[in-house]
Amino acid sequence: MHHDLPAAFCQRMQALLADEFAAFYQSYEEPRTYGLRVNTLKITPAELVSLAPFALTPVPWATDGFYCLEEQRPGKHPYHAAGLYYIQEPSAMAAAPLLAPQPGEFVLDLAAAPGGKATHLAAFMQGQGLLIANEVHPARAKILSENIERLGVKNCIVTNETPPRLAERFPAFFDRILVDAPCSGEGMFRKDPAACQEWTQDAPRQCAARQREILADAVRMLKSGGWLLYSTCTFAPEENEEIVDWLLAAYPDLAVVPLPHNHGFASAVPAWGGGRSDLAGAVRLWPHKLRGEGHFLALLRKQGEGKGTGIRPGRKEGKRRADSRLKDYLAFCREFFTTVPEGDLQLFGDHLYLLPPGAPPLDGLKILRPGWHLGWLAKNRFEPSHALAMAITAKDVRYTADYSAADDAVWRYLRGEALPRQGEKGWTLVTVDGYPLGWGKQSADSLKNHYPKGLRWL
Ligand SMILES: C[S@@+](CC[C@H](N)C(=O)[O-])C[C@H]1O[C@@H](n2cnc3c(N)ncnc32)[C@H](O)[C@@H]1O
Repeated sequence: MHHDLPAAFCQRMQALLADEFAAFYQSYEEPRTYGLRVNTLKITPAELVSLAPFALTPVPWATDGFYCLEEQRPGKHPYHAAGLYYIQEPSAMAAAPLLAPQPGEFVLDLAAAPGGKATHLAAFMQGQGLLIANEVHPARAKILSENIERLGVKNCIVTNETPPRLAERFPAFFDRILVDAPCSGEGMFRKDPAACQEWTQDAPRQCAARQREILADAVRMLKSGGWLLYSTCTFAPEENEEIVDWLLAAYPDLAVVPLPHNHGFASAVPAWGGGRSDLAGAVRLWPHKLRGEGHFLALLRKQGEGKGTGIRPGRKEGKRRADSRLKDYLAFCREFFTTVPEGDLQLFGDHLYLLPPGAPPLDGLKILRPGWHLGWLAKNRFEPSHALAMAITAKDVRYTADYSAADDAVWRYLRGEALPRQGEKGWTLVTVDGYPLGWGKQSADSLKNHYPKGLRWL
């Protein structure tokens, strides 16, 4: 047996895969696959390919996905700080295109941290509609929120809640829900040796129990006519075919939507989940059949004519009261913006947000961001947030300081240094090859650094 893989895992996979096991096992001798996904909210794939100094090869199942070389360190490049792409395992890039959320819809990612798939869903939504990205673990929710911010997602509410508490608040509310479930992570063994060590023979059964609980809440939140995508990065049938079999038995109004078998996607195996033939509509991405670490994906649809019984859009009073406090923000816009962000402004304490249209009342829920964070009202002035810089373009502001990625000034900016520079006084958008990195504030002969302290490169 391969020296790193758990023996019980190999025995089970051998029993399941029979003749195919040798190829599966051999795949563990290969290096892991590594990829980045272009953030189409900011740049097109073609533009990134011509701009970035990385070797990029297309991922067949994601028009915005590319294989790249870890040693070229794309995660340590200023374009990463600019949110032009997200480092993502290639098979994980299959999820969002299969759920395919549309601009204007209400979409939930129930287990969203660190945000690879949520930011991909956001790209499909093109800034229109409502995305709720939820993560139950507080520290992971914070990372999720930072990634939502870096990628310039404006129409996303980031919550830190348990699925039951969300289900209570949002019955039959969402058009599409992604449940990228916590799983035994067998598809992570090549990527992350720790996943190998943490695995136990009981993990799949324990994970399956939790997956059923999470899915029960997800189904409650799905509109009739809505779509639910269930995914894992593990191979255990208990967490894959058996879960779908359980879903179909527990919720007769759910049906499998067959997924296409192109790009080397294999059919799920009905015999591994009780035998019903519609399980074959789910797909398995195997590391020995395509270039990816492995995934299971099942798309389900709730029958019905697509009418939500959910909470109607709209929220409580509060905007009018806030209006008189907005004068400093409006003055900031007049002075520094050419295009003023449009939408529903709302103050939470001193912090100003632009809420996604149709955003529901959120009182009582743990919220990391209720929408697009524009900034905060200090005494007699408005301070723009990093999230504001990350979701606008250079054209939207009067003053920009642009540097090329090769210029040392970019790296000094990202380390938090002030840059010697002359220009119009005030808030200045620092850009790398035209793409926003954050704020600076111009004084007589220097650009003061407003790159967030927590993000600075040490
Ligand atoms: C596979 S990861 C999600 C990865 C994410 N979708 C992405 O693409 O970046 C599963 C997440 O579920 C969270 N989780 C753990 N237990 C949970 C529970 N009971 N309910 C909801 N989420 C849970 C984990 O903290 C983890 O962040």
